[in-house]
Amino acid sequence: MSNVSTSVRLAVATLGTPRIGPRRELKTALESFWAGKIDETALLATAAELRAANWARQKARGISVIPSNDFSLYDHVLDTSVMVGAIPEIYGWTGGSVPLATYFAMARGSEGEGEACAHGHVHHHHGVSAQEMTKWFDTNYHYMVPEFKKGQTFAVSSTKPIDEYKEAKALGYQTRPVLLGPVTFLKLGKSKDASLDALSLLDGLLPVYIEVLKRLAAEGAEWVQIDEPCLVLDLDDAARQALRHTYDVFAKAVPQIKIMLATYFGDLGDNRDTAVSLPVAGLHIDLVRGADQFAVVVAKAPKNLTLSLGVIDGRNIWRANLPTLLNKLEPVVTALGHERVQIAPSCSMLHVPIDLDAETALDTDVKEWLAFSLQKMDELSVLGRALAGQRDEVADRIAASKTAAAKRKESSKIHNRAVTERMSGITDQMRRRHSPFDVRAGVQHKQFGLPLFPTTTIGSFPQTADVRKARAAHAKGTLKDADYDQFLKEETARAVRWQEEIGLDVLVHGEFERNDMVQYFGEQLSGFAFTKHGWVQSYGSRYVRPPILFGDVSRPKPMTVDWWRYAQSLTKRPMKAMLTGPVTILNWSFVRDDIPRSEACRQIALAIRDEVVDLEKEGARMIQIDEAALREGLPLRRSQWQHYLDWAVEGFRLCSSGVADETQIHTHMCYSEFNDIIDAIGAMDADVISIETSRSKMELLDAFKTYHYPNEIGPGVYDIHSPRVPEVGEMKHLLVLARQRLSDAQLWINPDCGLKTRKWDEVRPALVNMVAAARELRAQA
Ligand SMILES: Nc1nc2c(c(=O)[nH]1)N[C@@H](CNc1ccc(C(=O)N[C@@H](CCC(=O)N[C@@H](CCC(=O)N[C@@H](CCC(=O)O)C(=O)O)C(=O)O)C(=O)O)cc1)CN2
Ligand code: MET
Ligand SMILES: [Zn+2]
Repeated sequence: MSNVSTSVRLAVATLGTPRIGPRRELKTALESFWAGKIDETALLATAAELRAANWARQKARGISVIPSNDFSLYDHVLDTSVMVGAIPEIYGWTGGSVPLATYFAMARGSEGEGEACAHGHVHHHHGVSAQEMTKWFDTNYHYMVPEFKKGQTFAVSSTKPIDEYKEAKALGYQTRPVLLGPVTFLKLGKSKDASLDALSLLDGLLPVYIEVLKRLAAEGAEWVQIDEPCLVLDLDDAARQALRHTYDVFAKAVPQIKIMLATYFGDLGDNRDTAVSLPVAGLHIDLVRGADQFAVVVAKAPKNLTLSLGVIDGRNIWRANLPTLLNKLEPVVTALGHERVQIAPSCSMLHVPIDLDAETALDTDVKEWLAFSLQKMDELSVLGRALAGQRDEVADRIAASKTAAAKRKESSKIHNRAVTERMSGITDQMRRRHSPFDVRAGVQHKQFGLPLFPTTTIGSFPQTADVRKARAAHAKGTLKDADYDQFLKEETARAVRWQEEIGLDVLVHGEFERNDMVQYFGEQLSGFAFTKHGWVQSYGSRYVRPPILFGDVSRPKPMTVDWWRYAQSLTKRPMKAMLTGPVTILNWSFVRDDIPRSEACRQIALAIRDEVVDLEKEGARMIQIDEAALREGLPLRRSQWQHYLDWAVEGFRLCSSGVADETQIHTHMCYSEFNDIIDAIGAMDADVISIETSRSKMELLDAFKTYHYPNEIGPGVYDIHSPRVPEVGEMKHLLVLARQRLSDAQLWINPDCGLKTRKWDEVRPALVNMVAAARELRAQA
């Protein structure tokens, strides 16, 4: 074999890379642009530099199939809406190429100006609101939801895919442009008109794609990657028919383009026969989440279909075990032939941090077990070379990978006897509050003496530039512990005083000491590692550094008790303690792949339970345990829901049931569509749940009404994602809608979510108005 090694090549692809830049250059440029500090030319120049650097890094690391159009200034779904001209009228676009101002108005809304009226309420001339945002499949990435209307027409309105293809070509790269597939695009969209079936728009949309594909071909593109991740979802026949129709049409209209149809985030399952029979040149399958489909897809694939094998995990940060992969891949590559195989990550690497080498403070053992996007490119390239007959030349890399896997398996850093013992000592009683809700509610109401419609907030107040600067200085060592502590205390005290002044009933401390609701806990729990530069895009210019869960979890000492005690000492009103729940910590971290998620969740639940019990001991009578990601972590396939919900609800109950009836447990969830999981929400048995409902005009409460949900609820009365300040009347109107669905005794009044991403100038008038709305409502009740 060794003498053929120079002639045989195996294609190695990335499917997509992180856009944000190794030092968050894109965030800096975007936020400077929005603040008016740099102009459009400077923003676009930074974007072009980031793309060029991305292409260069891939080439240098041996990637042969390099994507273009995987970059986005904000979001690739928004880019697609703009490409096809699906731009709602409110954005004032009248055709032609879409200006950047319109693009960002769709992404972020455009602000109106506020003024106070005679009653002290703040009124705003309405700007336009942003498009709705929701999570991308089961990731922590969020996209702008396309909006369609009846009679929606489409036209090529942006040449971004063509421009970026040409840009790469000018730099010497023959790229494979990436497009979001038309069927997935339509399925992700929504319409105000509930009777509109998005797929009915397909025939109007396909000509736009055909034009883009033709222009790409004219510029010299040979392959185009079209992403149809909807192929891993539960699809009906109409959707499968739409896929067949789409790719039949493309095959006829642009036979000169080879399409690599990319599926990811799971197994094709019952869509497999559809997928393998589409008239495309290549099919990409996820062999991490859908490892079991390997043999059957290979067996079913027609002879002329190129298979892109997604074997390197694009969603997690573990280093691959290369010899194991090679043993699995070699016979298949031999059987199919080298020309018919490409090696790739399971999905775009958008979901992992960029460069492990930038992490100089990581535990060296743990670091050896990890691979970020650049290290994954190295792995892909080693696999490609080994499979092309050059195994000898990469023997040392393969051996190192095997050694790292073996060391990780045996490491004493992963296993903790005490945790194993506690896990086996969990009893049913530990997952149940002492008394049923009505008994608890009676005790709690007597104790708190709150008015009807109590007002509160979700936890965080603005993370201002000052707060982040102080934290950065503290991390650098230029701000001493005591000074940082003093600074945070002042911020907290000011927030508490202000909440009292404007008349909120239940206060929060503001979460100023936290960098992020998940990372903050990850940093304090054993079993987690955390990064300095491991940023991953969550939406637009907002990024997260997911903690890395590598070992058994325990809580060395209380995490939030000091802050709660301090905040409560400043006021006589109830101060909610604020924690992040086990399911959310799990879903927003990079998690171990050596134990089931359910087990990791239980470990975290025990650690949070300890914190809850400590807070109660200290005197906290209201404890909020956020489970923002519980609904979001729902598996993509309905058949897997119940199993997930069982352990997720168990995790919540386990962490929240160690307290007396007097202690009121709150929880919070955002972006939550509850109809399908209302039983699980009920089973969590939180005394109070706050949810995001403002944009749905309280329709999300229908589920609670139908279910006769007995516990208390704070439906969000204003959208915190927008800078717009809601008026008293708007919130009162939403509350009228809420009262049609819930009893007055159940209702709390709060915003949709935490206020950390807002400015104080937006938060102050909004909460003043919210309290006014509550008072007016009480006067009428
Ligand atoms: N993990 C997670 N997932 C979530 C959410 C969430 O809150 N957390 N919310 C939902 C929406 N997603 C969101 C994701 C991120 C942010 C967010 O605000 N991110 C911040 C970063 C938060 C953070 O980690 N901040 C750090 C680091 C701040 C920083 O950039 N510091 C500068 C220096 C600061 C300065 O000098 O100005 C630096 O390190 O260079 C801190 O406060 O300590 C951002 O991108 O701006 C908001 C919502 C869904 N998923
Ligand atoms: C994404 S949910 C956020 C909950 C958290 N307590 C906050 O107020 O920020
Ligand atoms: Zn929230």
